[in-house]
Amino acid sequence: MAKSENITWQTTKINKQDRRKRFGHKSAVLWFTGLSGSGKSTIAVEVEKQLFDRHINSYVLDGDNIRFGLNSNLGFSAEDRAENIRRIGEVSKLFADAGLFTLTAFISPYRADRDKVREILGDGEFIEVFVDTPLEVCEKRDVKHLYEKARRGEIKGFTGIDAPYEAPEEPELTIDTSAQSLEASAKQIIDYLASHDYISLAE
Ligand SMILES: Nc1ncnc2c1ncn2[C@@H]1O[C@H](COP(=O)(O)OS(=O)(=O)O)[C@@H](OP(=O)(O)O)[C@H]1O
Ligand SMILES: Nc1ncnc2c1ncn2[C@@H]1O[C@H](COP(=O)(O)OP(=O)(O)O)[C@@H](O)[C@H]1O
Repeated sequence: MAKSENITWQTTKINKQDRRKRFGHKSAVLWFTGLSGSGKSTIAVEVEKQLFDRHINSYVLDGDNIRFGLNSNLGFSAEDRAENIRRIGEVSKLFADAGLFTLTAFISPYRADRDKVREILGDGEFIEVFVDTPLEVCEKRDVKHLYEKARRGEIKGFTGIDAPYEAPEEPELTIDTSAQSLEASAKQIIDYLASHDYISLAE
């Protein structure tokens, strides 16, 4: 609900369809969700590079990075995570309007928060990618030594340890990085975009 009163939506001369026509591809958000260390960022960064190389406009929004700036006032309570995801949903909607593919890499552990983003983006513009790497594997990787700290009780409310992760029920794509290579995951996503007419792979 908007807090401000007396505001009016300003229309522009160029719309999303105009931009898509100019760029030669559709726009949408690839919403990666999964545990810390599951592979969200690694895959998002690889797919962004492959799209860029094909002259497809795209941009990665990464949980850690966004928490340095736009969302630096948010922590990891359920309420703060909800606000984190809400803001990223709104930013992704703007980017979709701008004609880009946004690749978001946020744990986004609550189903209701993700479903709200699906709702605000609308039909076909929210592609949920469940990075379903088992907790044991993520914990073994422990890239940032955060699981170690969480197990020692030095971090409270760590997803998968003492805070919940609610798996998607009907994600558009599921990836298990303990069972498939980075190349296979990137190909799976690019093939999905091509087969659903978001992009064309023809040179
Ligand atoms: N308590 C707790 N729980 C989970 N994660 C934590 C926590 N504290 C810090 N971190 C680090 O923050 C990254 C997750 O931030 P997100 O913005 O993606 O989280 S969320 O979507 O709001 O749940 C996450 O990064 P990724 O490993 O990239 O997922 C962690 O590095
Ligand atoms: N098949 C794979 N796909 C993606 N990442 C992998 C794979 N195998 C190992 N990894 C490693 O797992 C880690 C995943 O970390 P990261 O991408 O930061 O996860 P997240 O963003 O979900 O926290 C990286 O160190 C990456 O090199």
